[in-house]
Amino acid sequence: MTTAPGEHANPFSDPDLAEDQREFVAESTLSVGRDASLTLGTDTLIVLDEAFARREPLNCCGLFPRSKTTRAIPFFNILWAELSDFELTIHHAHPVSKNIVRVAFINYNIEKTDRALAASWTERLLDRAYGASQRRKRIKVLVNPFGGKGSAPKWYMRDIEPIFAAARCEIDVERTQYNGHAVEIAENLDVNSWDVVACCSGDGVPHEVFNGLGKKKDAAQALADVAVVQLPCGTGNAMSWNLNGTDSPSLAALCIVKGLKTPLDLVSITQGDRRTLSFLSQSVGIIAESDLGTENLRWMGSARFTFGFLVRLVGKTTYPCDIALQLENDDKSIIKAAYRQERDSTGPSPSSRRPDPVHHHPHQHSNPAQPAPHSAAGLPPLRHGTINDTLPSSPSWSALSPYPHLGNFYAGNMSYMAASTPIFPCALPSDGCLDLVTMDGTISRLSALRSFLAVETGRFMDGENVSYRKVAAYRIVPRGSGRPQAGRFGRWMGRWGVGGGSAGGARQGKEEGYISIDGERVPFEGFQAEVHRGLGTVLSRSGKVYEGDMVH
Ligand SMILES: Nc1ncnc2c1ncn2[C@@H]1O[C@H](COP(=O)(O)OP(=O)(O)OP(=O)(O)O)[C@@H](O)[C@H]1O
Repeated sequence: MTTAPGEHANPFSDPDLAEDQREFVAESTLSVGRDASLTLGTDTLIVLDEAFARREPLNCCGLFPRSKTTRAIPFFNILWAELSDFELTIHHAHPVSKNIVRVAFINYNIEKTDRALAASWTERLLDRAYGASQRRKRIKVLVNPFGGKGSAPKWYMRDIEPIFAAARCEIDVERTQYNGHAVEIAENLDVNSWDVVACCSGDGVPHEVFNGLGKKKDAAQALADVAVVQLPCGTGNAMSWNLNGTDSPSLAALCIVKGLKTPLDLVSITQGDRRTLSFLSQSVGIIAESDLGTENLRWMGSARFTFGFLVRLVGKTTYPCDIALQLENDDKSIIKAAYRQERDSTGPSPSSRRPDPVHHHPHQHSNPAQPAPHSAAGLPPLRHGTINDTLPSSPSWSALSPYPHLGNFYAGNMSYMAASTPIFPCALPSDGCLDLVTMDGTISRLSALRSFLAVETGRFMDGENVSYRKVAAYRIVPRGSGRPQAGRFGRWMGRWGVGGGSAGGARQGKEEGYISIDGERVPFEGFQAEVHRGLGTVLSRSGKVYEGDMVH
């Protein structure tokens, strides 16, 4: 580089770089009319517009002063941008309160001479707005008419559909007519016609959709091709909390529009001669009872679960069982380290991480749930047999061991089980493992209560009385009649009809315990669970971890 005499060469300025920057600014900014411009910023679209600032006082000429207004619209909120003959229209999700977004738009005339420029700029905007997320998703919507105490259809029309429409999604809406209807709809779904099945419901309908897809002849392919998502319209909206970080229908709709395809472990549950798929959780003991065994306390609303839980906790209720595990890790600090590594990684895009036979996760000693190759037809074969087979003799399985004082058996595939309830903070969508929490029912009431209170902070797993393990498969068989054993207080509470164990006669004529699979009650008898790594597909914000990270 030569410098003319008298010129001050700036040793830090690189003319090539300056030229690059000029080009970058020219490419990022689109002038729209004389007084406005649209600029692609780092994470936002910057709208600079000259407008009459009507709130300002009139100037000395009796006119409103002209001033520039600047707005930043996050790319995440941009739903669509379209250039017609002479007009550019950008639809976006505009926050009207902390938990509600509504469709809004801006539009500008484009000079004929600027049209080519505007076309390439619009494409760049859509690139930034969608990133790796698929545009114009084809969404089969299932609305549970009873979801949200009957409000789901209204919420769909008001909060969700306008967002899908503005994002140019292809939509077909169907109401579920009866229990199990979503299983049939999913089983008969033409998977080539839809990218997403969106359930305006609680967690029950997505459970049915996974199972319906699982009944197809080409189940594994269908489960890989179609993403199952929840638009939170039920009482239990755990799926949306984990994947969208919200239970707001309009925010969740935006998250679905922008969601990244993410493989999700699914769990085969064999019980009796049935095989079902679980996507969320399995529980035996205090959680299942507190959830399912407190129907008589519905008048309490959401406090019902907490109350039922505390009664059993104070009552020191135990649920004697025999348990065998295919254990992957039982060291909490290693489990946390592996979680952090996955969270902080900048690995390949999620869709390229669908399981293959050579993929290993760092926290697994061995190769746990040997990734099942997607068989051409039906679900992957069971590697460990069913509950009716003899227990696998592989050294990776522990023997069926007695847990005479079991108070809580809770296996989770996702982190949050409800709002502010990250029971399984280290759960990962497709690590091939369930996170398993077990607690004795005989621990002191104070430490049990401390554990309970630590849930919201994510520190529950740290409690010394809480066992937190990664397992790839397990078998659990309730002992004897399955009647929970209540302590003295539990028996006393039982007499008042608020649970705490059957010994006091709380459940006359129905001496059964509770087992919950994804929040649905199943018979109180032994079952076996086996994880299929990344068998299912969901849409998530991050593409790799659940929302509401609580691991420090
Ligand atoms: N039209 C219908 N009539 C009766 N049951 C239905 C209908 N549509 C769906 N269901 C059933 O409702 C159940 C609950 O589903 P959903 O996922 O909406 O909510 P949930 O959070 O599990 O429960 P809640 O009803 O308390 O919100 C599912 O088992 C589903 O089969």
